[in-house]
Amino acid sequence: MMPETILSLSNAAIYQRESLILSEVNVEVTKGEFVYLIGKTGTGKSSFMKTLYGDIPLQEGEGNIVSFNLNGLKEKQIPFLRRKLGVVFQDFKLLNDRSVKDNLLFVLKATGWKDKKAMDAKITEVLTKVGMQSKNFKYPYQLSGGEQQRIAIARALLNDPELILADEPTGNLDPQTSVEVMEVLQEINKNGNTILMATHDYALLLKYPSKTLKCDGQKVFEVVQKNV
Ligand SMILES: Nc1ncnc2c1ncn2[C@@H]1O[C@H](COP(=O)(O)OP(=O)(O)OP(=O)(O)O)[C@@H](O)[C@H]1O
Repeated sequence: MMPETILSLSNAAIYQRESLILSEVNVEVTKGEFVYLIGKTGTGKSSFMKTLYGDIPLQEGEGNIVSFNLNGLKEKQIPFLRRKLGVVFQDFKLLNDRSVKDNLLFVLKATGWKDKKAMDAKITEVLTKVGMQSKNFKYPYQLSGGEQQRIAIARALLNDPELILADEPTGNLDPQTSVEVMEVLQEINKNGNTILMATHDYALLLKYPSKTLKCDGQKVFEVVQKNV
């Protein structure tokens, strides 16, 4: 059986307003892959990710992600697209005025969950996956950067996403903590989650080799590790 395609872009061009950032982009990600997106600062990694989660419209070429067509994606479809994606950012984006548990409850309620027992069970499940079940009642500011990122990963897992998009998830973390967060992402990938991770952390690439796409000269290439 052919592996299921989770993301495909063909002949895509990615713009920030009128400026062309990437062109002739041909990318395919299949179920279960762990894919890096690398490239020097300003080469378009974030623009690429934003296009995938509907923050930048795809104006040229074809794009499909988790069964959504990125061409002509309507504003009102975006929340439904994001529900099938787990997005993780460099700066965690947790709500500081509520506990870990309430951060996760907030997302579940916002995405239509109603059953209290089911919500509690889901929260326990995702916190266990990232090794943070005991930090349920902590506030984000009481946690280290690495712990906050693990909570953000747990949050990304709440709706069983078909694809996790992580944009520089270790960008604010020291090398040791980056490895700890990466271990969590590796574990989640081993359990079947597909992950696309933008990074400029070459140490992680060397330690955890995987399929790698590189933004360079307004193009996206697949690179073999020795040329990274
Ligand atoms: N909101 C915006 N409006 C116009 N141009 C933008 C905007 N955001 C980014 N750009 C430009 O798009 C190009 C690509 O930026 P992008 O943030 O995608 O790169 P990046 O590879 O993610 O960089 P970094 O590693 O620094 O995050 C840059 O030249 C940047 O100046």
